[in-house]
Amino acid sequence: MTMIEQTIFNSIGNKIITKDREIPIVARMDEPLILILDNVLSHSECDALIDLANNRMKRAKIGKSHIVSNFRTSSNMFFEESENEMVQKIETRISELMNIPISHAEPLQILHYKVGEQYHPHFDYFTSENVVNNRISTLVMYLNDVEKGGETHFPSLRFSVTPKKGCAVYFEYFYNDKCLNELTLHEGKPVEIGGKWVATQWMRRQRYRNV
Ligand SMILES: O=C(O)CCC(=O)C(=O)O
Ligand SMILES: [Fe+2]
Repeated sequence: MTMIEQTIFNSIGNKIITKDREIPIVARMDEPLILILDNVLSHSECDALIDLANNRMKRAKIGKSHIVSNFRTSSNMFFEESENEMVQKIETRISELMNIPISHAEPLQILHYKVGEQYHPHFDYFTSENVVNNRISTLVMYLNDVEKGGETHFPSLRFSVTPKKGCAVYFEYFYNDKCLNELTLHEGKPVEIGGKWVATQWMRRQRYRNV
């Protein structure tokens, strides 16, 4: 008999009901658990997040020398923790959805990809030894529709998610079986037409915020 490992995400039925929203599960893959979720953000929340982030975007820089890297060619920014009422409301919803206390949440990140920009294959967890308080789960929320390209692709699973405004992909990588975690390798494929905006929430194993 095959054993199914315990997951962080814990919901029965075809939707997740949070305090302020009903979130349908559109598709699901087990082991590693990957969920495609509809209606995580309203269209007006998507637009407002883009507006708030727009003049705070910085080209991705990696490492101590702050060399602009080709690994991730998009721009990004982080909101302050619960920086306004809307961000706070979204963070609360995400924490309910991901079944992890908000105190374990990293700041909400916004990423913007222009045509040709991409995020090469990576793990969201840190792979160096002796990492304390590693990441355990991810929610990538799509803030707009992308005309062509920009899929979130899981190369080891040969699985792609097409960005759709208000929808999200959830995955977790806190399995005892290291191979399952490694299957969550993913990338943001190059945007071919249009632009792509996403909001990413990473959760930590232990408390991360001072709240
Ligand atoms: O842009 C995407 O589709 C993926 C983003 C991502 O992998 C991340 O923010 O960690
Ligand atoms: Fe990622």
